[in-house]
Amino acid sequence: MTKTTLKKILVLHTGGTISMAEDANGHVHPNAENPMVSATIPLDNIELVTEDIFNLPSPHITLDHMLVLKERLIRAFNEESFDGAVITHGTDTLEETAYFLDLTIPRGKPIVMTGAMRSSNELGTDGIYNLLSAIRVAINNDSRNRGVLVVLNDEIHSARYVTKTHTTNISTFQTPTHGPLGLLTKNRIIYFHQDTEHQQLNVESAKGKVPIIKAYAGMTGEIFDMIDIDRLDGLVVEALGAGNLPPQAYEKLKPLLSQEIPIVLVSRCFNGIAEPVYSYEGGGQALQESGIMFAPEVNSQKARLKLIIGINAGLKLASLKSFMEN
Ligand SMILES: NC(=O)C[C@H](N)C(=O)O
Repeated sequence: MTKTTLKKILVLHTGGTISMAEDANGHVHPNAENPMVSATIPLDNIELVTEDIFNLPSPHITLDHMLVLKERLIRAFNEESFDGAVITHGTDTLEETAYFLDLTIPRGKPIVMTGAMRSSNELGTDGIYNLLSAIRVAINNDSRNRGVLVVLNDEIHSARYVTKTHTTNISTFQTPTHGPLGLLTKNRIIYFHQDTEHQQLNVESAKGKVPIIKAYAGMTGEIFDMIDIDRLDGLVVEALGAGNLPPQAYEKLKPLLSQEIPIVLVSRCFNGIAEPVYSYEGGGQALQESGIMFAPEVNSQKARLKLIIGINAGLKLASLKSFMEN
């Protein structure tokens, strides 16, 4: 008979729809008592330690909350011998917290994030099922060294690529271009892909003014004139296609580049990888040659977090560029 060892898992509740309930008017809001705390999890050989670290809708989550989560997880693994951690979180900004933790905590023990699209007392609520799935993934030995994982609706996604794609559907979390890392079946956890390693930086702060600006047809770039360059720490531009800008918008970025403000480019396309392809005016080749950094496989909200982490780690332009481009 094989002996199964007891796994000690830390469950951190942060709020979101998974912790909310619907009232008689159909309005969904947070509760004083988090219904997930009393949820029955039908799994053997686990010791669950549950903490209500926050009780916030995820649009209220800031980078300071992410830093608190990071510190709590590092302590849990280094000093309290936890074998893994599960975080419940609102879905609106779940991908950002997941990526922040992925970039700041060294890989090793599983960290799994989950949430719900239907609150705790709604018909067809997905909260407890997703929590159970996340715990199953966290206790699975194959989940080690994969970075932060996002588990909802029987799918396992990597923090770097996953994104919320639908306002209400329970299959909202998708990984464009690559597809999920793995799946949960009734009895198994199956991984199909291995996410590639990337550099982690254990920052103590996450400060900085880094807006995101989206490109569009006919963009003249006047928006860049409205930015107070002296207060700006960096900029993320959601460019067109493979990574191109209308010529007038590109012109307006030149003064920022000459002041050594880091500018990071991502594509506004849902699928694919941003790279310098075109040599016409405003094309990706010219943008890269002028010093704009390409963040090839992340969306703008994740590129922004990565840039803030790089800046707070004290990276100067050349090392910031290699951090952002890998
Ligand atoms: N499904 C959800 O959790 C959405 C909610 N607005 C939140 O992110 O807190």
